[in-house]
Amino acid sequence: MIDFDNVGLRYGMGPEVLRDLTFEVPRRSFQFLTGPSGAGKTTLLRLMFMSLQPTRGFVRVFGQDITTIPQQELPKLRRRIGIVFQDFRLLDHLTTYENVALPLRVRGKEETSYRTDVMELLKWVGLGDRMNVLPPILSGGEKQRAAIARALIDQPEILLADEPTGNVDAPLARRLLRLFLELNKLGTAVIIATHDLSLMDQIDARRMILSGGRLEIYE
Ligand SMILES: Nc1ncnc2c1ncn2[C@@H]1O[C@H](COP(=O)(O)OP(=O)(O)OP(=O)(O)O)[C@@H](O)[C@H]1O
Repeated sequence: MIDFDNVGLRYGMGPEVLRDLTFEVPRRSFQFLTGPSGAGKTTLLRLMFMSLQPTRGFVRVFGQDITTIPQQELPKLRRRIGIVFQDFRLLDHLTTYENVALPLRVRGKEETSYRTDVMELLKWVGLGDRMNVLPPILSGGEKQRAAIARALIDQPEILLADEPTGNVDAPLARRLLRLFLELNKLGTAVIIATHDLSLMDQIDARRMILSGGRLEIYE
């Protein structure tokens, strides 16, 4: 699903942030990506989302070398990936409901076919009474949950989530973890970048640990 082959990444003339990364994210797998602040977790997710190119080595997503994918084909491939950014990236002029429904609208689906699903997912993440407000008046934790709902609503083949429980309390974090596990059961490969040890300790999942630019994987 995602393959890294001897990948190195540096920003500009800076030092190598990622070094000699060789690993695979198997189809339908579930893994945590962790490591100290500044270790390169966000950088690694950006490579997987094809918004950064490796400085050396090969990254293949859906079997395609990302350096050779024509620019105009990227949006179509990215639509197969759900992503939760650390800064959420909600559209401020759309309501919470409209933000979450956006991936379905972009796909050309009729609102009648998804309205109930969007509302149910919003209720599940505790935003049932925030559906019709604009993101600027949501709290950090509410924005985060809206961003998660948007990433999940279309059942992507891959979910990339950058600190998805960073702004919520422990019970809500557990609830969100359950949602990621449900999505994984439906067939999505899930990669969650997190510092949260108590979150990781709740399930026996693969751990990818970045440190000093290198990656170790514990199955
Ligand atoms: N656009 C950029 N230009 C230059 N350096 C960058 C850029 N983005 C990240 N870096 C550097 O790359 C390194 C890895 O950053 P990254 O954000 O990937 O780490 P992280 O593990 O996600 O950190 P955190 O846990 O704090 O979010 C850091 O040293 C950071 O300063």
